[in-house]
Amino acid sequence: MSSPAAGNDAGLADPLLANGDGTGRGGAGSKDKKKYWVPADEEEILAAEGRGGEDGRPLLYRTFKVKGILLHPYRLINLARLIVIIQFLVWRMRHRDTDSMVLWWVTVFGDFWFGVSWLLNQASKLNPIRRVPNLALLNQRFDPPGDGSSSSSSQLPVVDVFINTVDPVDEPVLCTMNSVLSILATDYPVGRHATYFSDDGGSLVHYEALLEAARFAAVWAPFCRKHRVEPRAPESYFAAKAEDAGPYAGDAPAQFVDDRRHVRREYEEFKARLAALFTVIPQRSEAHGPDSAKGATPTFMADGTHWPGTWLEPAANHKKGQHAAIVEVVLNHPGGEPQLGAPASSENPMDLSAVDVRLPMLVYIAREKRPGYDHQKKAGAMNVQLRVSALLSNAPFVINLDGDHYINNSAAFRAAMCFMLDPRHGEDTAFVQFPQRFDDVDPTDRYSNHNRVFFDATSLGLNGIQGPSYVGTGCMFRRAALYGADPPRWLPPDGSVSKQLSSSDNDPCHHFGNSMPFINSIPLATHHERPVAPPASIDGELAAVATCAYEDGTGWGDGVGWVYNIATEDVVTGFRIHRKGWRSMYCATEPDAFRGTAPINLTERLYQLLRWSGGSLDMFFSRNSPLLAGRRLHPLQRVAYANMTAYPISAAFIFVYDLLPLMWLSGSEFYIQKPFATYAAYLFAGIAMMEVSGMVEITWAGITLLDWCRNEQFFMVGATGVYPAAVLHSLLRLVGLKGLPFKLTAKPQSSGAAAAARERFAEVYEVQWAPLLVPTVVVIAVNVAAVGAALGRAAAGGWSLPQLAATAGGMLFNAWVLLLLYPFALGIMGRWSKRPYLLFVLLVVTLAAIAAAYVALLPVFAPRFVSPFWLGFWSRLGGFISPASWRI
Ligand SMILES: O=c1ccn([C@@H]2O[C@H](COP(=O)(O)OP(=O)(O)O[C@H]3O[C@H](CO)[C@@H](O)[C@H](O)[C@H]3O)[C@@H](O)[C@H]2O)c(=O)[nH]1
Ligand SMILES: [Mn+2]
Repeated sequence: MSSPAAGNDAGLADPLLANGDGTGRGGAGSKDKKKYWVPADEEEILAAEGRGGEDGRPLLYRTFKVKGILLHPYRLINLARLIVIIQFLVWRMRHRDTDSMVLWWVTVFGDFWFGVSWLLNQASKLNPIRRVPNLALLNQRFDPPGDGSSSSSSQLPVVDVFINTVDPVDEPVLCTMNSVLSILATDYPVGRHATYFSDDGGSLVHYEALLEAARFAAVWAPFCRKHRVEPRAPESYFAAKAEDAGPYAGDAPAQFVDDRRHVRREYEEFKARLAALFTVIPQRSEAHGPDSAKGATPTFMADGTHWPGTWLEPAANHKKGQHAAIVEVVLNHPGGEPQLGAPASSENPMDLSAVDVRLPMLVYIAREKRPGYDHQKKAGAMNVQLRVSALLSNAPFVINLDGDHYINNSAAFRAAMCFMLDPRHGEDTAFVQFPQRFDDVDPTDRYSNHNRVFFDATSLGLNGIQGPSYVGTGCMFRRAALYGADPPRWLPPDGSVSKQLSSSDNDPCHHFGNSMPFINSIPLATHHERPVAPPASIDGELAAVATCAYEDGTGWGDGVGWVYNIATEDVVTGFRIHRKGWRSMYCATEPDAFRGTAPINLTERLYQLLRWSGGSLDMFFSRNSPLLAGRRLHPLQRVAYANMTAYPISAAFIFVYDLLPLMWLSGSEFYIQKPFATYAAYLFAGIAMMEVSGMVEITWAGITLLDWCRNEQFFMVGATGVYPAAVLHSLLRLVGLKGLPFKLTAKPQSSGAAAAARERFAEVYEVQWAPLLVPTVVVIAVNVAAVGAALGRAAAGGWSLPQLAATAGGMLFNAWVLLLLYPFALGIMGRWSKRPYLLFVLLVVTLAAIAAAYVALLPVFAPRFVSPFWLGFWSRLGGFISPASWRI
């Protein structure tokens, strides 16, 4: 039965619709979340049925939209808000009555910008679409069950997996190897995927760790296949609580407990060997002694030869930033035929006689590093992976993972394939993006690491337009799209992607560099059917395409591959692909397809945010600006990219607003806008409508109120420090100064059992002072001081009743700002934040002190009670507003 409808129920198998509950396992809430979504593709299915029968290509995913009962009110409330905003701005323009014309203009401009940025943000969310891959149908069509473990009958396309790392200590090698193991054991035909491990540190530790991982994988992968365990990253698998594990899914329940015990022991030994690398390698090298010619102790490989990468003791050509290219095949291509393992024996207690024990191909790459070259960080590394893999396996699809992300759901590759092979938009789909999910985030997600609003609402909105943006990890690409091809739907009727790639230019070297084997591989990259068959004798070529000079004067980093010269290579690379008219698809699975680590320390998180916001702004002000894209970019997609790249600009205004809580202190004496009651009513209505819309949004997105609040809070935290810094940086860059560095995000230094032994989430409580924290501290101080001073003045009897009422209303704004900055305040309290009530005690004491000081100083600064202390102080200090306007 390959009729599309036949698989509707089977394929919709619960797993892939829900969002997850943050644990990565199907939570009780999953069912609930689904109830707001209804099928949106009945017509397509009927049409396909009409065409199809046995020969029709099956529809490999189903499409859902939000139920009318939520969608219509959602759109309506946003439309209403738009009308209110326009009315508000018109009203303000018509009522230019204020106590300060300068402030009036600043706030009119600010309100206008907030309106625009809200619109940019909202417009792309009005048609959320969820797509649910139909794995059953995919398997039926492309990977029918053979004789048990056989994968030779599979017609699933080949996939090249890229994984990146830099340093075995900063990015703990155990974590990276867990990612590698999760790939080696994933549920995809063994002969049909190959992994390319990029080591930007050129470190022997990584290479030998891979050898160890390959050795352990010989036990781990067959164990996973035999018992169908999940997840296939051993650290997470063994750390999972029994109640989180699903029912037993394998074929040999009787052997499971013994096998698991055996593999666990093997894993412990593997971990010990991994840890020992940090002592074995130095000891081995010491034993060989120094090299008289180089004056340093070389780092020796196990076979007694010099390691060509970086040495423990840096020497010329063997140090960070300066070493040769290394490409080593750690596990060779396994061939097409399954190979069953041995039955249980005294040496090998695990019976593998019915399990395919082959391992997929695994390749180690350390690209060449030379002083004087800009190596372009992660983007540069991935472009090298793209070329090396083209020579070895040249898969039509590529999936990329950060070293700290592992496959959490073995069906991930197949899920992505459902979108790539679907007859509807498959051919025009350039990439399938999975949400980023994280382990080890503190339970209340203080710094909004989970980014649920982005991943569960915004991304679904984009999914209803041209597709989600690329977020750097957990994304499957069509190789041809990375090479700069146009999507079939924009090709002339007689054109094909493959033809275009082979004939686009008379001089392919100009685009792709001058490796002929590589250039010859390009048109083949569109063939889905071709199995992996590594060509003979290309060793020299492998290293050649991994050199620095290879890209000189070519299109790499511009029209070809991942995009260069920007801190956020991800958004811009996805944008360049969308700009050509390709689509992308969003795929949220249950359990989560991939999981990774996130920075839970405030300062680290802010630096990450700085990289993202600074990179985004750089993109906005570059020739990759969404405003400059051609007509192939969907209009709403353009709006979405404008929002994604220009959002930090809002911060400039937010900063001003946050620093001017002072106006509330003057009671009836000072109004930015008169009549004040109408002004306040508009503001109130605007905020209220946004919150109502937000509540509808979290309902269809299936996220919690806390997720929503964290998102709002972290926007404010960013807006008071990071975003202004990003704006400043972008302005400097515009006048020719250097771009933002890619500062590696800190990784948790131990995981699993070791972490449990230490304090969990210890990094949350670490305070690392950095200039980036200062502006937000100032904003908090100003707001607290303003409230304190107002209280003092009220206590001293300086206000009439209506004035008091106005001030109290105004102080809601201060309270709002402080509430939004609450996670930040906790962050700078460090360990004290374990007792958040201390913060409130501190707040009350500070307010009382300021109030008292205000009362005491009042006669000095404002003898006639006409001007509040802070106002006078600021207007004198700042001097940017004419003192006369303050009516002193
Ligand atoms: O010179 C470099 C620098 C980084 N990386 C790798 O890049 C990845 C991401 O770096 P990380 O420090 O973990 O940054 P994050 O802030 O966690 O990364 C997020 O933001 C990046 C864009 O700023 C995206 O590329 C990532 O996919 C996304 O997870 C890691 O695997 C690194 O090993 C390299 O390979 N070479
Ligand atoms: Mn990371």
